Amino acid sequence: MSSMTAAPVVLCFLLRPSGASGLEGDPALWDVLLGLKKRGFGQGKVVAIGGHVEAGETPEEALQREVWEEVDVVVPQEALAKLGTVRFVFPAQPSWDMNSVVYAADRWEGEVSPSEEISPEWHGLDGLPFRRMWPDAGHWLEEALTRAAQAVSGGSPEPFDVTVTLADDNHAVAGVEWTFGGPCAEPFPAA
Ligand SMILES: Nc1[nH]c(=O)nc2c1ncn2[C@H]1C[C@H](O)[C@@H](COP(=O)(O)OP(=O)(O)OP(=O)(O)O)O1
Repeated sequence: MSSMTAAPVVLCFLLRPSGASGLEGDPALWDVLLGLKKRGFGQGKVVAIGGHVEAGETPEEALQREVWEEVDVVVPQEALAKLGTVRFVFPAQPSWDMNSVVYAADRWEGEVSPSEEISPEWHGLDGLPFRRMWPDAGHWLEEALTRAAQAVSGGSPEPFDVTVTLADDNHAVAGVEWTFGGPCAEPFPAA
């Protein structure tokens, strides 16, 4: 179950060609930008780029601000492909619940560089750093990135909605539930 009070969040997967050869749409053709979180929530873990949607922002505006604050590049709105939603549910700490809208893009302006919050890292989609991530990433990230690779290759992957329920230690995974092909609705009210 996702909570009505979950904080709205956006996640952005920036993809660049990996230099590998293969068929179009093959995830091995892409690297994704992740980041080592240097402070705050999730400190010390490798995470997706993104963060909270602030009052009065659209998800796309929040994404542009967060990507700029965290890794110093500007993603044009027209480059964004909306992929689906990830709901993080912390039954032992409901104030941490977050509903994320997930986007991908393969174009941006500027050079990726570190900030006080994030040390950026590129990883091949066939070599993701799961041991350094939230344990739940092993349950949803690969699927989401396969769809990200399809979207930036000109495909139209079915939207996904995954609910990740954390265990009572707020770290291990208690459950993961997927649905596909829904309307990719905003998981939170419009600004
Ligand atoms: N279980 C989980 N697994 C995961 O992979 N990412 C998670 C997660 N639970 C939360 N996140 C991500 C979603 C979101 O991008 C991020 C929230 O981090 P922050 O609170 O640092 O957000 P902000 O970047 O908005 O921070 P501030 O700018 O300090 O408000 O953590």
